[in-house]
Amino acid sequence: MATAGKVITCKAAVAYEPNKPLVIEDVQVAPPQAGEVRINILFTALCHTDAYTWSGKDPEGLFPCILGHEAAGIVESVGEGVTEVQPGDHVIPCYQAECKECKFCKSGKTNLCGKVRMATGAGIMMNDRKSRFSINGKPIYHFMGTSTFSQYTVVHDVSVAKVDPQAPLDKVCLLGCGVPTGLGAVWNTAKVEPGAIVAIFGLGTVGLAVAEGAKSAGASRVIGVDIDSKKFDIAKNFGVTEFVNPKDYDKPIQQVLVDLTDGGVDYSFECIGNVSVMRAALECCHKGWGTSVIIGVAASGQEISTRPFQLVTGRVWKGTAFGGFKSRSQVPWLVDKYMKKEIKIDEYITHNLTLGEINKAFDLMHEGGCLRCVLKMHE
Ligand SMILES: NC(=O)C1=CN([C@@H]2O[C@H](COP(=O)(O)OP(=O)(O)OC[C@H]3O[C@@H](n4cnc5c(N)ncnc54)[C@H](O)[C@@H]3O)[C@@H](O)[C@H]2O)C=CC1
Ligand SMILES: N[C@@H](CCC(=O)N[C@@H](CSC=O)C(=O)NCC(=O)O)C(=O)O
Ligand SMILES: [Zn+2]
Ligand SMILES: [Zn+2]
Repeated sequence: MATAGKVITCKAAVAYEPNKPLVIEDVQVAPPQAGEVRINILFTALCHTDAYTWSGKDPEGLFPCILGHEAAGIVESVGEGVTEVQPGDHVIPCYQAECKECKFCKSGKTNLCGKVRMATGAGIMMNDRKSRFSINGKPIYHFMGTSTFSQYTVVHDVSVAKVDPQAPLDKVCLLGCGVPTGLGAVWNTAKVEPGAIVAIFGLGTVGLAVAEGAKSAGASRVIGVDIDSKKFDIAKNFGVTEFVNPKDYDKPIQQVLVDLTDGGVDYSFECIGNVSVMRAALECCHKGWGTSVIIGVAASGQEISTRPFQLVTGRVWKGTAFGGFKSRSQVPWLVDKYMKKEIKIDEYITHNLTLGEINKAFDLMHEGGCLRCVLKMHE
C-alpha cells in the first residue's frame, strides 16, 4: 500500500465534550506500531454505548475522543510482528479483544481478555501508551480500542477478526457489537433450553437479538417488555410471542410477569441499562432456578439492589459482555452464519447515512424509530 508507514490524514467525527455535537475533522492517523493494525473503515453503525460515553456518564469516558465500535473495513497496513492479518484482509474490529494467551483467555470460563484492556480503557495504545490519532499535533483519545467513527483507525492485533471477503461489509459491521451480544446472551451466558419461558426487557437491537436467539434455542414463550408499544410489531418478526407494556398495569412489572407465567420466567434479559428494570428482571424469575442476565450498560454511580432472599431462593443474577463470544475466534463464525442465512442482520438496519450525517444519526437513534443506522464512511 502506498500509504503504509506514513501518516494518513482522513475524516473523523471527534467528540470534544460530552453531549456537544460531534465535529467532522481532518485527523492525522499515525502508522501502526508493533502488534497494531491500521484499518480503512468502510462502514460503521452506531450503538447506544457510543451515546452513553458521549453523554459523559461513562466513568471511562475521555475527551476529546473518536467514538465508534460496531464496524467493518479492510486492513490498510500492519505493524511489526503482526501475523494473523495482512493488508487487504476484510475485518471487523473487536472492542472485546482475544489474545488467546492471557489468564482470562486461557481460563475457558470467560470471553473477557486482559491483554489490552487497561490501554483501551485509557484511550491509548499499549505499545507506547500514546494515541495514534491527532489533530495538528494534539492527541485525540481512542475509544473501546476501536474508534470506528474515523475513516482510518489503529487497533491492537488482538482486537481484529478476519472475515469472509465475500461478506457485505455494510451489513456484517453489525457483528461488531449489538447482534452478537443479544444472541450470545442467550446461547452462551444463559444457555436457554428448548421449552423455556423467556422475558426480554427492552426491544431495541440487543433485545431483538435476544429474541432471535431465544427462538432459535426453542423457547416456548418469548415475552417482550417495552414502554414503547410500537416495538411489538417489529418484535414479532424476531421471535417475540407476547408483548407487555408496563404502562398498561398498576402493579409492578415483575408481578405482572409472575402472574402471566405461573410463578415466573425461566430466563430474563435486561437490555436497557436501567437499574430499576434490572431488579424487576431478576424478580420476575421463577423461584428455584430462574436466571436473569444483565446486558444493558448503566451510568456511573448507578447500583443494583434486591432482597438477598431473591438469590437465597434460587434465582441467579448474571451479566454478559459481547454475549460471551470470543471475538477473534467466533466473529468469523457469526459472519458465516449470516452468509448461510442462519442469523438475521439486514432486518436490524433501519437507516443508512454517511459519516457527515453522524449527528443526525444519533438524533434518529434517540427518537426510538431507529434500530441500527449504518454510516458509509467514504463518499
Ligand atoms: N453488555 C454488552 O456487551 C452490551 C450492552 N449494550 C447495552 O445494551 C443496552 C441496549 O442497547 P440497544 O438495544 O441498542 O438500545 P435501545 O435504546 O435501542 O433499546 C432499548 C429499549 O428499551 C426500551 N425501554 C426504555 N426504558 C424502558 C423501561 N423502563 N421499561 C421497558 N422498556 C424500556 C426502549 O423503548 C427501547 O426499545 C444499552 O444499554 C447498551 O449500552 C449494548 C451492546 C453490548
Ligand atoms: N466503560 C463502561 C463500560 C461499559 C460496558 O460495560 N461495556 C460493555 C460493552 S457495551 C457495548 O456496547 C463491555 O463489554 N464491558 C466489558 C469491558 O471489558 O468493558 C463503564 O465503565 O461503564
Ligand atoms: Zn455496542
Ligand atoms: Zn487474552
